[in-house]
Amino acid sequence: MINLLVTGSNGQLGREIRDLSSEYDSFHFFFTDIEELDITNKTALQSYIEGKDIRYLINCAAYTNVDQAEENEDTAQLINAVAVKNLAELASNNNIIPIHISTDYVFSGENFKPYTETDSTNPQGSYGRTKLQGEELLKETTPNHIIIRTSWLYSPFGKNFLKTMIQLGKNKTELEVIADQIGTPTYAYDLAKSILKIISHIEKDNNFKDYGTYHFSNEGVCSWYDFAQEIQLSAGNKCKISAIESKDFHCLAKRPHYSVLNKSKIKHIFDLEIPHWRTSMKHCIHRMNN
Ligand SMILES: NC(=O)C1=CN([C@@H]2O[C@H](COP(=O)(O)OP(=O)(O)OC[C@H]3O[C@@H](n4cnc5c(N)ncnc54)[C@H](OP(=O)(O)O)[C@@H]3O)[C@@H](O)[C@H]2O)C=CC1
Ligand SMILES: Cc1cn([C@H]2C[C@H](O)[C@@H](COP(=O)(O)OP(=O)(O)O[C@H]3O[C@@H](C)C(=O)[C@@H](O)[C@H]3O)O2)c(=O)[nH]c1=O
Repeated sequence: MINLLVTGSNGQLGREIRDLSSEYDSFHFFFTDIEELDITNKTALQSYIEGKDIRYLINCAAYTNVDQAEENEDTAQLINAVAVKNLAELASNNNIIPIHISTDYVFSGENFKPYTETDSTNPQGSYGRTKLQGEELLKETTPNHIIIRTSWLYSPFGKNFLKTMIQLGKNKTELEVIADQIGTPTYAYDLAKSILKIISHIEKDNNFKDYGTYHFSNEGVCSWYDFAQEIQLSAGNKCKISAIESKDFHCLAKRPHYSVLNKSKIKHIFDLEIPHWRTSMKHCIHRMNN
């Protein structure tokens, strides 16, 4: 049996891993969220794992409110960076492989082609800055790690753009949505499946050496405006979507204009097949309706 600790498991990604866990007979999961295990508490982390022989730690815990992070950078930094250092030390001292999730918002958005793992980072806001610090602390603390940067995550759980759009679309006749931010939506279910496949791959390969940073999203490219339109269509809402520019939408945090991720590395190393974002979006809405 391989023991896995999942932190932040009441969030979008954690809930999807929970739902898939019964399909993995050889994995034993310890699902935790802040009430059971606060990742900012170093002592609690060490005592939680005592006697559990944890082999992998999937960190789904994060401070994910992008706008609020502008006003609460200290809290965002504590959860997205300082606590990641705690997890990295825990992993390093206990022979645990950490699988940590990061974001497309570590990039400036000035690229004109999909970002690779080696492209320079330059976050535009507090959330991206603290997530980048977390990546750096993990890298310098434990070499045997996997960092997966993903983008525009949604699921039937928690708070996300897809659920916001379905809700607003039911009650409004028109919505204005930004068309000059380009990226790729990621269905948390597809990411969760891939994470579990990556762990299975590492377990099978006695000589696994490909630790490091990877990019994952669904296939395809769109703007928030395109995504919103497809969501309304698939959800059967009649709401009209109008395209606006970022400068005309009031919010606290600056977001990248372009944050498409190049997924060649993760697909090649772990032999992953990734669905197109439209296919996955329909799967998610279907699940929500049933
Ligand atoms: N959401 C997105 O669009 C994207 C997310 N990501 C990254 O993917 C990962 C998963 O995101 P997602 O599932 O959306 O996140 P969510 O915000 O849905 O879930 C995060 C979970 O972590 C919990 N948490 C917060 N602080 C702590 C703590 N100190 N100790 C333990 N748990 C804590 C939260 O609890 P509570 O709700 O009580 O705060 C919540 O249950 C994160 O690393 C995120 O940065 C990357 C790209 C896009
Ligand atoms: C609700 C709404 C949002 N928008 C815009 C604002 C923003 O630029 C974009 C997305 O808004 P949201 O606030 O839902 O998403 P945001 O918080 O920017 O989502 C980000 O979350 C973090 C955690 C990540 O890591 C990123 O990958 C990304 O998914 O849509 C509109 O244009 N019209 C609207 O009615």
